[in-house]
Amino acid sequence: MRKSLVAGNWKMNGSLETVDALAEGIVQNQAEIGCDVLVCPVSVHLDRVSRLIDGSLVKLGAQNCSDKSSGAYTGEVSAEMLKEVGCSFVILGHSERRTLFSEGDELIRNKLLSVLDAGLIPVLCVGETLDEREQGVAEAVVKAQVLAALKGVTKNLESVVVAYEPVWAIGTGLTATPEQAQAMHAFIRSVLAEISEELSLKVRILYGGSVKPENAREIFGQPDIDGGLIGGASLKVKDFISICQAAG
Ligand SMILES: O=C[C@H](O)COP(=O)(O)O
Repeated sequence: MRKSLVAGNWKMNGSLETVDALAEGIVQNQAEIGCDVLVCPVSVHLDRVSRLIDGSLVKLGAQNCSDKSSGAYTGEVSAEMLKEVGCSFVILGHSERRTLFSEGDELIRNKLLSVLDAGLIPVLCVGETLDEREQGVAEAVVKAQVLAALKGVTKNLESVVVAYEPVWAIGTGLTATPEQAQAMHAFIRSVLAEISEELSLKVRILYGGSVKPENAREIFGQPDIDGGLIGGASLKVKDFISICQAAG
């Protein structure tokens, strides 16, 4: 049985003041959350949020990490460093990293290996653009992204979380219908089954893209959707808690 997970990707938002209020608000309402919950602030806020959520049920994740372990890599942060400040998850391959920062499949795979080596859990983001969906190649694109990242990976593979985020639904207000999302999630599970049947049953697959309190319950009600990766709506305590309740 897979336990639902709701992850808040705070992206490059917030100040020390608003991040404190957000973290404290989520912790104060944790009794109402019936699923695993994760918050992912910017790296400069990680240590602070780690202290604020210490002792609570809320887990900490980073939005990115280096594929390198240490050395002359100005501006980079390693998986071990993230672990040291309390992270247990790392988002990898988000479409904003793929498109705005030119991250390709090979780099994402190397990052994934570093994250797994450090004993952290990668949240591997995959998803097609609107153009790719309209051309009928959405499944092929998503399959290639999943297999490129997981190819040859054996260590801690079952801990990996996959987040399906159709690029056209991110921050746009457009959401995949529950049926569209379910179909892609079932497809991703079939791709995982090509690696191992057992793996496909264990891996949690989250949906991301304009999830809100109003649509969360129907999306999370689909059999292959194990929770969500939430952007905009994770920045408001009330909305985020309500989305977590929908998953629990
Ligand atoms: O990582 C989160 C996703 O990009 C979804 O963002 P959104 O909920 O603002 O559409």
